[in-house]
Amino acid sequence: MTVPPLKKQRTQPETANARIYEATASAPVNIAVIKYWGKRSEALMLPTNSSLSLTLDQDQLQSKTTVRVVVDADGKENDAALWLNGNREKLSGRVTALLARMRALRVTKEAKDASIPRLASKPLLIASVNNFPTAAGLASSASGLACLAFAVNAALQLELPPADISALARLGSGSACRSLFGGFVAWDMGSKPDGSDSVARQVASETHWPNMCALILVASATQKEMPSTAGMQTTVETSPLLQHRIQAVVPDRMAAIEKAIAARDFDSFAEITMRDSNQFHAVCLDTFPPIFYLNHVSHRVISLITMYNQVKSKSNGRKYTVAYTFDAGPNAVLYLLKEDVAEVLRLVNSYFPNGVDAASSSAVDEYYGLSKQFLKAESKAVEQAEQALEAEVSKGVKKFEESGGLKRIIYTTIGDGPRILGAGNAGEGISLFTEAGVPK
Ligand SMILES: Nc1ncnc2c1ncn2[C@@H]1O[C@H](COP(=O)(O)OP(=O)(O)OP(=O)(O)O)[C@@H](O)[C@H]1O
Ligand SMILES: C[C@@](O)(CCOP(=O)(O)OP(=O)(O)O)CC(=O)O
Repeated sequence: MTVPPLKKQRTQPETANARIYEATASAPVNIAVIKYWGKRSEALMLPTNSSLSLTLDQDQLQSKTTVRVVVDADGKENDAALWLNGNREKLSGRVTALLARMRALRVTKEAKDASIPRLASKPLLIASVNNFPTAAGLASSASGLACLAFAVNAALQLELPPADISALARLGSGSACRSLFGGFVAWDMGSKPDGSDSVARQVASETHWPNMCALILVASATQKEMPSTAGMQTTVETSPLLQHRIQAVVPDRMAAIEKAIAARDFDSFAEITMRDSNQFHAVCLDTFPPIFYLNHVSHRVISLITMYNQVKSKSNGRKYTVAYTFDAGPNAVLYLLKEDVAEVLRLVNSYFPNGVDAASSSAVDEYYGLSKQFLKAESKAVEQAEQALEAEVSKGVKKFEESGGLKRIIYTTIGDGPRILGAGNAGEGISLFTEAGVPK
């Protein structure tokens, strides 16, 4: 790495407006309801099927990234350094390719306009933090790579529209292309060999379905054994079920779920979501050798939600009250409507003893986060109704024996796309670097 010695960095602005050389951005996580799993081109990062996700509120889960252009040093073409959660990381081939593409766009811009600063060949310092577990099946690569592309666009002053940044983010991680938009987002697989029609688009904004929200039941926050990239490649090579999914299942599901979202039809949305999660994990099992992302806690969550939906439908007349979906890990993401969160949370609590209620208030805060607001005492009538419901549910599903099956619960709503938090002078305010270029 030939990033220049940090102490030589200029502390005075090179121009009257030094803001141009650094940008800090935040970007949201997205959790798919129609899963992307498989590439038809690894070089161009093109998927074997379309997918659709919900963007989660970045005030809860986010990646935050500062990109600094070191203006007073000349670097080699690909000179860059990355710190992730405070640790220096080797740049992956994909991130290197992404940065090279973005620098090439700056080269073109500079060639057309002699008056703009020469930034294209300057080294880049990048610091990023995730406020949730990294590489644990909670879509950190999606928010992380979307945030990187968004911040580089600002730091290099490329002024690209979100759709173009999305296509660049895709080069870093496929699912990242969906995190460039808020609300409900489709990634159309496209059919052109050059990938120009494989693009993400907003299906509905974050305000479209205001009471839609998510409860994430964290069953494990440790790094998964089989990364998505390697896992899906083996699936493409070995699973006959994947071919059926690609050809006969996903196209209809994409159309149906877009319709369900447009009509705010939760029953259809929920059934498609659960079926697609099930099929994604079936495809993992059909991979040879098989890939297991769900564990015994995940299975128990599926049984609990299935039973709850059945019992609840007798009183509320809806086929489904909660939809579960699982990414490449054991953590459940439950999509549900706000008015149902309190009851579902108490049910989850009674099935998964957590041992924290009696403990210190900081342990309670850590376990429940924002979902704590739903735990307030209810009237006697509500309590009795919930007890009756729990008794019914317990006929079909056993309680989890040990405490600690779930590590944490995250409550969040649907949110907007990436934001620029600041483009200030080196080291100031929101920046993840000190003035001397050391990650804070
Ligand atoms: N903030 C970030 N900035 C840059 N790269 C990041 C960031 N966060 C995560 N990554 C990259 O993404 C990798 C994790 O991706 P991976 O697909 O294995 O897990 P995940 O995204 O958490 O889970 P999944 O995509 O299956 O839901 C990290 O090892 C790192 O290389
Ligand atoms: C299960 C998933 O979360 C898989 C995400 O895979 P990644 O986007 O992490 O994979 P790469 O493109 O190889 O970086 C489903 C989804 O988000 O659609």
